[in-house]
Amino acid sequence: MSTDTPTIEPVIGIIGGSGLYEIDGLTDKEWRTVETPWGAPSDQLLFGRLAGVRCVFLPRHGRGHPIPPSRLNYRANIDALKRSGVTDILSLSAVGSLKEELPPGHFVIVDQFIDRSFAREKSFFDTGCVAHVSVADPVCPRIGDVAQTQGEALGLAIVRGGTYLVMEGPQFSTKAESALYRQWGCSVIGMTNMPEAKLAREAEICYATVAMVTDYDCWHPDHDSVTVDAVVKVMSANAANAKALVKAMIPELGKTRGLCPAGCDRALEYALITAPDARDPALLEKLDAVAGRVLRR
Ligand SMILES: CSC[C@H]1O[C@H](OP(=O)(O)O)[C@H](O)[C@@H]1O
Ligand SMILES: Nc1ncnc2[nH]cnc12
Repeated sequence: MSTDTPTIEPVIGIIGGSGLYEIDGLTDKEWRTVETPWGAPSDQLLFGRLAGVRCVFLPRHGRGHPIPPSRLNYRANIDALKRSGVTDILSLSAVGSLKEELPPGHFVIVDQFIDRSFAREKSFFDTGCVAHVSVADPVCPRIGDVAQTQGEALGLAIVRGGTYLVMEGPQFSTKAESALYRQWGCSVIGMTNMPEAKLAREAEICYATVAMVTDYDCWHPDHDSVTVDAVVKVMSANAANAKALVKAMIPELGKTRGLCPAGCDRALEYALITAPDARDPALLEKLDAVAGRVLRR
């Protein structure tokens, strides 16, 4: 058996959220349709290079934003990125702030989630192939390090750490809900990062979120309750900063490396519990891109 450390040439996936429908500086661009056994992803994927690094961009809600959070095909999105060779996902999201000290315009490198979504498919695994991955630490600290270093170098108002409350939506929260999430100690609120982060972990892709604060949700006595108009206005004003951050992060994330020290890329190593002879061949076929590494051996 070889004991060599694998050498990885990273391919960077960028999932662009509300107000971030393109990335700057991409060359050799090509929109491609990627089919998956889970159905269609949100849109075609934009393949290209930035500073020589292979990148794949996916607009989370599709170009023109036709798909609401509850109807996103999260499994298809992550599977499509995996079968496109993506090793690292940078997720960008507009969020409401649940803390006074995180005003609109701030960036938060999220490190925890509370998943209150309920109307979504949350796993690639199912009857016929059961797996339980750990999401105790749901994001990749290596990507967080790069976001922090590059964000600070750009002079952005960027904060390391924070809990993102995932609500189902599409309506924004009531004041009672917003107050409850504040009591829980959450930092920001949005509608999309779960099950996205859980599925990336099942697919053994390193994943981290940079959340861009657009509003104070509806709890702040001195600020109006969130509206789409307010979110779009703040995102437009901050889009150049977000794009500059992505552009600065990609050359760093794209450097040749070994396995992820946090183990995101080996999340399935001890996660499967269904005996080989009890596995459903049809499900195994669907799992080939995301779990083939452990299922084929
Ligand atoms: C347009 S406001 C609500 C919308 O914005 C966020 O989307 P994303 O995470 O894709 O930036 C939020 O989660 C909602 O989907
Ligand atoms: N206040 C908020 N609640 C949920 N999703 C959001 N996206 C941006 N702001 C939001």
